[in-house]
Amino acid sequence: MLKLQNIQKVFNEGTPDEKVALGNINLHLKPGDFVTIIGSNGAGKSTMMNMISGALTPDFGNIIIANKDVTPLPEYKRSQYIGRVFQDPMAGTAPSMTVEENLAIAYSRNKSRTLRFGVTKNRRDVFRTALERLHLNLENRLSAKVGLLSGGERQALSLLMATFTQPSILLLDEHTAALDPSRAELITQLTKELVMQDKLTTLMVTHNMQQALNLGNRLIMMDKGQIILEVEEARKPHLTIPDLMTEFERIRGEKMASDRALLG
Ligand SMILES: Nc1ncnc2c1ncn2[C@@H]1O[C@H](COP(=O)(O)OP(=O)(O)OP(=O)(O)O)[C@@H](O)[C@H]1O
Repeated sequence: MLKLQNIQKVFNEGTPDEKVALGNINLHLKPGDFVTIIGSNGAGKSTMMNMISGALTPDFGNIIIANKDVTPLPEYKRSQYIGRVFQDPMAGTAPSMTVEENLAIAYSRNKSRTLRFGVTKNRRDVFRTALERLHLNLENRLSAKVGLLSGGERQALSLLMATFTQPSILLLDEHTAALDPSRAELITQLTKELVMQDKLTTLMVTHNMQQALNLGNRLIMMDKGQIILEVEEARKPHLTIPDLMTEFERIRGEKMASDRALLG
């Protein structure tokens, strides 16, 4: 479903500020894979997500989504294949618009490919049914302005909007990091439910190692622009945080330095 082939990205090449953000990244996600990504600060996680979404172009390499080479496609053209939720609950929704209007935008992004409103079910019914999946009673608040929702409600709506049209790839970019622990837990649970029920192929960046272990069927660890560890489906359920620390030390020959990763 997603193939990253020899992806490289260097910022400020040929200057004293030159930075190899992604070395030579290769990654293959099968349909329905849910891969969690951990890594130290500056490891290249956001650069990789931006490369997949089309916000950044690789210097070298190819990005294949659903058997289509999307490397030359700009971000707006790739959005039909991709749903994305950012860390900031404000980023995924339009605050001055209502819940219904926001969902209509999400719907129109991809109407050619998936959802079609049947003759018997009107658009509002479809939105209500979708919102019921969040268990937040938003189905009865279709006319509420999104700016008035709590951070957790907004992030839940962002998640629903990103998954509404069954994207080929779902990108979750530390999407629970800005929430308090109870709301983060709510969004984590919703993520699990929506991804599993819809069998979405998903990549999730998190600084929270426990969350990376709890969610998904595969895990990758990045450091200094490289994928340094890939944990496959059979091994992941047995892995612990100390295992991850030991693996990092074994591969890199030094202790992992990210306190955020440990404390998350
Ligand atoms: N636009 C840019 N210009 C120059 N350097 C950049 C740019 N974007 C990222 N970098 C550098 O590339 C490297 C990878 O950054 P990236 O943001 O992908 O890391 P990350 O793993 O997401 O880190 P964090 O967990 O701290 O968000 C870092 O050294 C960063 O400073």
